Amino acid sequence: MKTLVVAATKAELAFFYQHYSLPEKDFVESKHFDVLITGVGMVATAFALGQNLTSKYQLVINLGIAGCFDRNIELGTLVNIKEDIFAELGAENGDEFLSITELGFGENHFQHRTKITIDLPAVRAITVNAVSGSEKSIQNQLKRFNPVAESMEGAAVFYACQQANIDCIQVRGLSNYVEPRNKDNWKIGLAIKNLNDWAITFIGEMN
Ligand SMILES: O=C(O)c1cccc(C(=O)CC[C@H]2O[C@@H](n3cnc4c(=O)[nH]cnc43)[C@H](O)[C@@H]2O)c1
Repeated sequence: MKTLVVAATKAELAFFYQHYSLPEKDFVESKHFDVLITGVGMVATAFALGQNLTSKYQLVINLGIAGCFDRNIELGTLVNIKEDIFAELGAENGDEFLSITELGFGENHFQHRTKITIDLPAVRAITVNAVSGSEKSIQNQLKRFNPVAESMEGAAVFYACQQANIDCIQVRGLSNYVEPRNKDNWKIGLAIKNLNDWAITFIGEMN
């Protein structure tokens, strides 16, 4: 049984590819693990997992950078996403938002599935199509979900793993605070380095 490592972009796994001398492809097979680069966003992620997630995998590890809602957490910090929510899935009703669950069409909350203890802060995240970048939408997300992190793929990975009945974890390096967009403030390099160091150790200890 194998592990599937999933990320949106190859850049987010740059040191991992280097460490294991992996070929620069979007789907890489190796002895103990495979790597799948899905593309950014939940649609690309769901499609790629729909094509590649099979019962030969016993664990999916979703890795990537993420935005952070909590200014008390330093950028570069790694978090273990234990719960992830499709924040935009539902219907607006004037100023009110009705989730897909409230509409009676399904679930918007998904959980990690694992018995492995991960020695990182366990937090709640939301998954969005559009990065939250106005005070209004940031306050709205905080009020509705009180999340610590925001990505564009996490809940889609949890959803696919629930559907396929495969264990999954999600670890994210916090690269930026969720704020009106200013990429000069992002610490992408630091978040990716910390994330890759963690992933290399984690995979090394598993095998
Ligand atoms: O500009 C770069 O050097 C660079 C290198 C690697 C990755 C990126 C990305 O922009 C990756 C997009 C990826 O990041 C997640 N992300 C990061 N911050 C946020 C956020 O504030 N809100 C939502 N998602 C965020 C997201 O999962 C994207 O897939 C750039």
